[in-house]
Amino acid sequence: MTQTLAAATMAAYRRAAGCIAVITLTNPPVNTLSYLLRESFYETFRRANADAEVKAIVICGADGKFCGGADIKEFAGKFSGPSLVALIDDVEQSKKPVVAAIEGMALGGGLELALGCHYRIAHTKAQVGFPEVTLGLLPAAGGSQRLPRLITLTSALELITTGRRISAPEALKLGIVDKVTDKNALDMAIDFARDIIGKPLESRRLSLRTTPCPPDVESFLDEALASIRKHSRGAIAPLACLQAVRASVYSTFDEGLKKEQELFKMLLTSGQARALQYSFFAQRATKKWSMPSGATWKNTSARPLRKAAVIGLGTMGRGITVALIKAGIPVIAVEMGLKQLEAGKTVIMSMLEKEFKKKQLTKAYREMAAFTLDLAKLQEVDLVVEAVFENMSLKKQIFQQLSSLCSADAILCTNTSTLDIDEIASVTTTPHLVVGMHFFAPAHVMKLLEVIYGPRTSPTAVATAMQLAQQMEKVGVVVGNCNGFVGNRMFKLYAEQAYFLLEEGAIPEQVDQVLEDFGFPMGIFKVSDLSGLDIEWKIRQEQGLTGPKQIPGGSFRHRAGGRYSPLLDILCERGYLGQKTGQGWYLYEKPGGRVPTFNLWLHKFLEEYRELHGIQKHYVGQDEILERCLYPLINMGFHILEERIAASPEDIDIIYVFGYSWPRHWGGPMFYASMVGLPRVLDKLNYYHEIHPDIPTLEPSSLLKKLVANGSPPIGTWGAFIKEHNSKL
Ligand SMILES: CC/C=C\C=C\CC(=O)SCCNC(=O)CCNC(=O)[C@H](O)C(C)(C)COP(=O)(O)OP(=O)(O)OC[C@H]1O[C@@H](n2cnc3c(N)ncnc32)[C@H](O)[C@@H]1OP(=O)(O)O
Repeated sequence: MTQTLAAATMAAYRRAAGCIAVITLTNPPVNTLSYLLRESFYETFRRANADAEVKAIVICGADGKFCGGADIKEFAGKFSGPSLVALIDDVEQSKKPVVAAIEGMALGGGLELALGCHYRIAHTKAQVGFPEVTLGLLPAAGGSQRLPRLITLTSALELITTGRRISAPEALKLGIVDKVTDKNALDMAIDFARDIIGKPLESRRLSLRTTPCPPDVESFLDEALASIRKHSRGAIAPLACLQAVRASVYSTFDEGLKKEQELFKMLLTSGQARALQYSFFAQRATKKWSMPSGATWKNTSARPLRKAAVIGLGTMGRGITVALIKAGIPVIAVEMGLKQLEAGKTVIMSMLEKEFKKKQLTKAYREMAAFTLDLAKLQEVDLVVEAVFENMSLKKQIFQQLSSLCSADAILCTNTSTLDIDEIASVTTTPHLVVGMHFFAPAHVMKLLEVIYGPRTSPTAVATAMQLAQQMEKVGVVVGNCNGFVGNRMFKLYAEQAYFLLEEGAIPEQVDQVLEDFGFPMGIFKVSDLSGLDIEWKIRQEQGLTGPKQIPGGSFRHRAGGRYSPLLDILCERGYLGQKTGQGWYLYEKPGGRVPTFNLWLHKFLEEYRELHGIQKHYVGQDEILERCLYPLINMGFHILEERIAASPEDIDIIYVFGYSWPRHWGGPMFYASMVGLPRVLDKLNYYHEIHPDIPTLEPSSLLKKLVANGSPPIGTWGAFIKEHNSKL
């Protein structure tokens, strides 16, 4: 294996047009600048430079991809081989003109190499960028010093601190590339190289330039710092990127390089860089799904999808329709009543119109939606997504109808966030074709799709749902069937603890502040107000926790075998549903208002509530808020792993990063637990459980205890501590 890799990884050398040396970066699949490639490039470049017959050099990438940057896997080990900084310096100092022929992508170290070249020719479909910041790093092979010397400081700063990838035409506008072609970029680069032989190169060496600055550069940089602080949600890499770019303004190139290295080393050893790089690979690992039956992404084919249907045109159904159409799949959108159909149609068409403008989609996209009240029209579709209310009997009624109306091999999906997929499948004649697709609102924007299999779901149905996720540019994660699946089952405990904290003495502002300082874009109470408190209220009613269908037994503050907080129910009963009614956990200037302010009524109400129920108020500090909200959620993650509802901690983490805005620089809840240290999570859970024995979800899971007893092994090895089988899946 090593030999095959070694043979495939090289900077291949050939001659073109007599005097042009062509060096092809070859390291499949994306030509990363791994140790082997750097070694080979070092030799090959020297050879080209030394050959008197070679008058110019062109660097390109094999298989239509210039270069995906440094090999991220190498960041975890010790660096060896020639440094990229030195290689790029060799390129820039070469007396022969060097031209980069960029096809596919030039990212990170790949773009840094291209910036070391004297000219850059790109294919029109190529992308360039510095995604290092998204990996917790900065461009550290001179990129943070060369880019600001090449383009405006504003653009360089924006690209380096956000990691935004740009198209070749935009790169041309900014001045990053010299030419864009829709023909073969390599052929064009060879012709170009021939034309510039003998021309002076000094002005093309970026390290010799100074950074062009706006008039009041100091205030510009101060404002940039304030803005990055505000938007980075606690991530340190964007701030380090700014410092590096700042050095390009105030220091010589060599001093700037030193600063860049210093900052890079600091970032590389940070937990945030480890978390972000873990997240990069975790995201890709979700594509490699498996089921307990042994079916996997490798041995299962997806069905082709020519046409789909969406049933129910509420908020979710509308978003799903738009997401499908954006993915190029025509949709028949169905509602039960004319009024709802018309309302749904109006909103969907206007959403498509916006998408059409934003993404410059063709007009045909708007003609891909058909609207009907007639379920019989669904005969012709390959896949149906049901998106009606979260109500089991309604969903069963629809699936029964679908079973007789749709073709026998149509995939039947339910967009549910909590309900039992198998119970829904049980009313159909094709339970193997029933699969859960849990979209997140707004469904045409949010990246996550939980794909849920029941015990009778076929691998083909899962493969088709995963294929569809990819087609919609979403991150699909395959999970088993249980109440709330992975995301909501864990989230329930996070929310529950927040309510308990209010009962015990905290206020919403305090809880939200701690969660926002941790890196969530919004605290739990702001999120609850935004989505509407009645959403959770309805779920509680459906689960028999409150309302007319409340299961007998329990008491006001104890239900379903544990402590229960009725605070949310009380607010809903009074009509305080959040932003839409102008009052919830916070007060808003009017119904539909967006700016949360102090809610005096709630504060008085909480005092009275505590007094009425004899709750001893205590000071709730920041640590307690964070630990009480996060650790029970993490604990449930361990239960979920143990039950094999999620195949790996990576799957859970990706669900949280993409569906619940978990700060990516903390990796996800399971990675965060491994960073905090499993013994600490275990101790704290034990501690809080001792104080609150009536909250059973604080009791540490046996997997967590087992991992700690085994010395807290690295997250990648947790699978070895989980028993293989779960008879319910
Ligand atoms: C002193 C230090 C000097 C220099 C420092 C430089 C810093 C850097 O360069 S950091 C790296 C910057 N580059 C990136 O962040 C690019 C990351 N990759 C991507 O964005 C995408 O993979 C892509 C290149 C746009 C290709 O996308 P796609 O075609 O969709 O394929 P994927 O499924 O994403 O990837 C295929 C396969 O390749 C692996 N991979 C991709 N990039 C890297 C990488 N830079 N390092 C290591 N591995 C990489 C990816 O994990 C996939 O692997 P599988 O095993 O097939 O899942």
